[in-house]
Formats: sequence, structure tokens, C-alpha cells
Amino acid sequence: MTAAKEAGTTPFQIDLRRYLRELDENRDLTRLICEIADASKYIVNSIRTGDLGVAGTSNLYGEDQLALDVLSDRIIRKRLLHSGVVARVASEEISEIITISPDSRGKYSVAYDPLDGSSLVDVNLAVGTIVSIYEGDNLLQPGRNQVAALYILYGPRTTMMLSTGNGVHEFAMNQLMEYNLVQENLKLDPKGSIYSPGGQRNKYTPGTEKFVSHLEAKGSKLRYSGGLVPDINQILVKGKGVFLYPHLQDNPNGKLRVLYELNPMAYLVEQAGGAASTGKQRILDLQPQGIEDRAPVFIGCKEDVALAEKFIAEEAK
Ligand SMILES: O=P(O)(O)OC[C@H]1O[C@](O)(COP(=O)(O)O)[C@@H](O)[C@@H]1O
Ligand SMILES: [Mg+2]
Ligand SMILES: [Mg+2]
Repeated sequence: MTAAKEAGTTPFQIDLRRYLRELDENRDLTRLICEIADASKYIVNSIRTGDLGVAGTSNLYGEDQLALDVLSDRIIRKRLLHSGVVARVASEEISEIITISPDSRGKYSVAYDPLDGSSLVDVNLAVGTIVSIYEGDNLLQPGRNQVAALYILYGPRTTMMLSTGNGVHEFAMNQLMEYNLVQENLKLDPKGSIYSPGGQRNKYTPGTEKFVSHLEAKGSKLRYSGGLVPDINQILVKGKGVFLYPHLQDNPNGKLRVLYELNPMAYLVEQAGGAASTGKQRILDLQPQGIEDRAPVFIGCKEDVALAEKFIAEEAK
């Protein structure tokens, strides 16, 4: 299938399962991705209505109202538990890795942030689910070993950005809550015209400050929602820009988590021809020491990320 940008030329009504079949993807990986897609329907409904019964959680017995991120975690985890293709899971909402199947042969392990930006739901801003998938049972391996990554963006439209190593493709949820292909093989320009600066500017180190001032001097526009998923999605869909949540003077590792946020986003952006760095090294080459690892991040157009690394290298001198 060829990439299609112009309206009306995208292959018509290709649903997610058919698309993965035509990519000749592994059947169990397809099954896993489709389970996550199904789970997102319940998260969409929970965000829209706050109706906790829909998610199939056992709150019929009058359990306390679940915070949306905890509910989202239970919705996804329940699907992964019953999928039959998962060995281990790690969720931003749980403090340890959970073994689902001791026999990991032919199975996958999943690290996920069930609801990223959960603090934005009450102000009706866009939030998302972020998923990172490995073969086998080791979730503490470098992100370059992922076999797939995806995010689901709960915005005015619900969309999924997905890569299984053959480019990055966007799907949109229709009225039947099925994901249909919107565009294939998204690609980033070498450099961009928007920047998304996370963290507190007055705590940036000199290198980061010089980088951002350089972007502003060349006329880049600031686009920052406080939600990692919509902020990265804007760069991927527009094909231009750089997101940063850098090391701060009082926090050398920044805020974002390697397993649940940085590795999947770095995988998707690199598949689109972009780059993702801590400022000093490639995100996907990080060797996680634990599930709570955090790292600084500069992610987006290759030349923008390289420029950030240059400014940061100079600050070390
Ligand atoms: O509010 P800040 O410090 O700008 O941080 C924003 C970042 O934190 C996050 O909201 C973290 O999300 P969660 O903690 O809800 O998973 C990212 O979505 C976003 O990029
Ligand atoms: Mg998060
Ligand atoms: Mg979260």
C-alpha cells in the first residue's frame, strides 16, 4: 500500500485488524494490538461520561469512584490478562512488574501508561494511552528492542498512532468505534517550525536555554498543551517540530518515564524519520535499571534534536 496524504486517496475503510493482516504481522501481535484497541473504547466512554459501570469493573458493589487513570489501568490490564499472548506487564499505575504467564515463549510483554495527562481530564484537554511492546518477558531492555509501540489520543476525535517496525500509521475511531486507516507512513521533515517546551523555563540549564532561544529567534512557534500524547501527535501529524522535557537545574532526569512514555514515543518518532535523545544519548539505547526510570527528552525533527545535543554538549565544556 502506498502512502496517501491527499483527502480521498487513502485506501478506503481499512480497519486496524485488516491492515495488520495485510502487513502480514504476527497473528498474536495483531491480537494483542486489537485487544488494546478494544480496551480503548471503554476508556473513551469513561472519559466522556464518567460512567464507571461501562468499563466492566466490579463497582456494582458500590466500590469508591475510581480515578480515571486507575480505571483505565484496570480496563487495559484486564484485556492483557485474558488475551492469552502476554507474559508480563508494567503499568505506570502499578509499582511492580506483573507476571501473567510464566511461560513467555511466543508471548509479548507490555509497558503502558493507561492514561497520560490524567490531570488534564478535568479541564477537558486531550489525554492519551501510551503502549510499548516487546517479545518475551524482559521489560527492562533498551527501547530499540521494541517490536511495536502505539498511542491512542482521546481528543475531539479518537485516533491511534501505531508502528510495528514498518513505518508509522494513523487510524481514527469511527462511529462504530472501529479504528480505520487515516494515513500511512507519516514522515517528519528534517527540521520544524514548532517547539513544545515542558518543565519550568527558569530551571533550564544554559544549553537548553540557548536551544530554545535559538528556536524562538528563527521564528518557531510555541505549541504546548501539557499532554505528552497530543503534543507529540501534533509533531507527527504536521511532520515538523520538537518536544522537550529537559533536565532541570534541580532535576537532572527530567520528569518523563523511560518505559511508559519515552521508549514508545521515541520508537514512533524514529519510525517517522525523526530522533529522540536525552540530550546526550539516543533514548532507545538507554538500558533501564528499573520501571520507574526517568530521563530528559528532546524528540522530533532530526536536525532540531541534533541542535539541542550540540548546545548541551557545549554547556558541558
Ligand atoms: O505539567 P508538566 O510539568 O508540564 O508536565 C507535563 C507532562 O507530564 C505529563 O502530564 C505526565 O503525564 P501523567 O503523569 O499523567 O502520565 C505528560 O503528559 C506531559 O508531557
Ligand atoms: Mg504519563
Ligand atoms: Mg499516566
